[in-house]
Amino acid sequence: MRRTIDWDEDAVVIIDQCALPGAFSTLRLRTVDELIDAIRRLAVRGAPALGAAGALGTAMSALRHGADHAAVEADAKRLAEARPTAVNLSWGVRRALAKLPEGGQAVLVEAKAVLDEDETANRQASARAAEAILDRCARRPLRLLTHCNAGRLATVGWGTALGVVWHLHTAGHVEYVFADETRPLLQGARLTAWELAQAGVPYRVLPDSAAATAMARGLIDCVVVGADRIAANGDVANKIGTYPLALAAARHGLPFFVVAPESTVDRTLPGGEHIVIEERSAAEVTEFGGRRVAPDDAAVFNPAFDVTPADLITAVVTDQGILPLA
Ligand SMILES: CSC[C@H]1O[C@H](OP(=O)(O)O)[C@H](O)[C@@H]1O
Repeated sequence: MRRTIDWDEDAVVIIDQCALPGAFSTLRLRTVDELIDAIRRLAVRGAPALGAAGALGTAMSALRHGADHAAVEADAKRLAEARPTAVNLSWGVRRALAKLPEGGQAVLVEAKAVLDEDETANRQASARAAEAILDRCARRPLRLLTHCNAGRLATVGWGTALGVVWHLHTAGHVEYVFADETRPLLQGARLTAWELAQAGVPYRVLPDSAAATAMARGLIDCVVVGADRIAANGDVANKIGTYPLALAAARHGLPFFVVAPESTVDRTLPGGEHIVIEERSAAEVTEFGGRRVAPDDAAVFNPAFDVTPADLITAVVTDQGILPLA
């Protein structure tokens, strides 16, 4: 299966996630500016995929600028700052940049290693989480709810929360997946639904605001989501709407699992209150399908992520293990 993001000759090649689900197409990005634009438009998105983008973009700059390390470092800074919340982006940049003294090819080799490691880490994390969910939930088959897109499209390959679904579905343990549409950019309706359909997993798309009612009606056994930055105490930044899901899951006594590669854990931050939350444009809220749906002068609150406190999370599962929560 094609990687979500990869290196080809002299360019970064991505699946164009803005075109899905209507069209499956790729974009060939030859400059750091083109890559930063694709990151900001969410043509490439998802914490692990952004880690790969940061590493590959740094390699692209190092190969172009050679001994002009100041130019490479300037590009690396712009890449790391393209989106602030997912720690993986700056992590990928730093990891590739560390090889700059050894030359551009060494930077590229390190960036490619980031890609190779990501799918392995996601398979390990999601397999561990699938076992933990089977241990925690007695009902078979399982009825899962997820938010946003934490599938292969959010990673180099396989996925995190949807990686759990692939493991459980293959073993015959999935009755269906409820996929939050995930306003305002609809990663759930557009991308998670597309991945589930491709995999032949029974699913239903729902408005984010219907998730608590699905739980109240006894339609859900477990919530499983991805993450963009995990603080040292287990607080988790993830797509806006995750925190209310955790509140509803707690109210209904449902397990709430977070799955991520270790590269998403940021131990420099003691708690979630220190995580920078990306604020995105008003147009994402006041427009829908290219049409205005709010008054011209409507003020908007559009944080792209929220923080779920560790005490609302059953387990944060990575490829390295299950994080001890506060
Ligand atoms: C497997 S990380 C996926 C994570 O990233 C998404 O954010 P965005 O679509 O803005 O890049 C969302 O928070 C997902 O849970």
